[in-house]
Amino acid sequence: MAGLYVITVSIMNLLSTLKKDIRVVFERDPAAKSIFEVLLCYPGLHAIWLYRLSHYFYKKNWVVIPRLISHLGRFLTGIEIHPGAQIGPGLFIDHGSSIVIGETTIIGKNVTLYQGVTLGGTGKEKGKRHPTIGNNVVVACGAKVLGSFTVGDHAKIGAGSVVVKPVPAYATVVGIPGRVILIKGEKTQVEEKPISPKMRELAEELDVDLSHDKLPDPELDMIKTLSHRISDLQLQLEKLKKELEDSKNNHA
Ligand SMILES: CC(C)(COP(=O)(O)OP(=O)(O)OC[C@H]1O[C@@H](n2cnc3c(N)ncnc32)[C@H](O)[C@@H]1OP(=O)(O)O)[C@@H](O)C(=O)NCCC(=O)NCCS
Ligand SMILES: CC(=O)OC[C@H](N)C(=O)O
Repeated sequence: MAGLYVITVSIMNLLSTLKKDIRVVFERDPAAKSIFEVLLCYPGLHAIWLYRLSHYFYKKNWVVIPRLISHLGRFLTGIEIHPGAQIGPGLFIDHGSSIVIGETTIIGKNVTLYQGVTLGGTGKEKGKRHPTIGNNVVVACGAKVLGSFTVGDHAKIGAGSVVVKPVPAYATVVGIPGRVILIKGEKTQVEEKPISPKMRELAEELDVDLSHDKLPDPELDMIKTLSHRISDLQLQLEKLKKELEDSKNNHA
């Protein structure tokens, strides 16, 4: 009797989780129109369901079966979620291809991930080496969050950014490396990008302004500087040519 009760409760819990997984698609994707469409055409949903199965076996200390399920999920959806990752309720993965979620990642409640996101390690850490993502975080398309730090609740990680440091709650982070530009929608003082002494020396020699308060474009800056330098050298050359001609004329 007790066994039947446990099974009934487990099935009810599972159904309620699956219902929530479907509900968040409608809540967060304006493109979602019908339940059949969502069930059939949302690889994020399929990947999360396969992850739940793989995580169940992972927790029982099985090794190959959970990895095989994860591998199947990756094959079908382009989304690789390690069975060991810990994922809270309400995760929404939109579009889904090229997503990797590492083994020691922890994801809070109501997180949204877009295509091309990596929640990965730096390759330099062992043990807990993947990020901890807080509640209600959005990680936009192509963003890479690398390392065992925490991304605070309600943070937004901008498209294409590479985040390698902890992110405070309510922060918006953009760029490479990722920098906090907003907290609760208010602009923050942008921290100066660390510049190596060698780079600073070279910049001083070439008269490059390194005090950018926006995302820097070092290649463009260097091209501009070199082009100024070439113009300077051309002028000097012209001057020397003229001096040489003058001195020739004087001697003649
Ligand atoms: C991260 C994001 C959610 C920012 O939201 P937000 O907190 O409301 O911030 P804002 O949109 O007000 O942008 C703030 C500033 O950052 C800049 N910015 C925003 N996203 C950026 C990014 N990915 N890279 C560089 N700069 C970015 C904005 O131009 C703006 O600059 P400004 O202050 O000079 O005008 C959003 O810009 C983003 O990246 N969305 C992509 C979502 C996605 O993945 N869509 C794909 C669906 S297929
Ligand atoms: C491509 C894209 O912007 O996707 C985001 C969301 N699915 C939408 O349709 O708005």
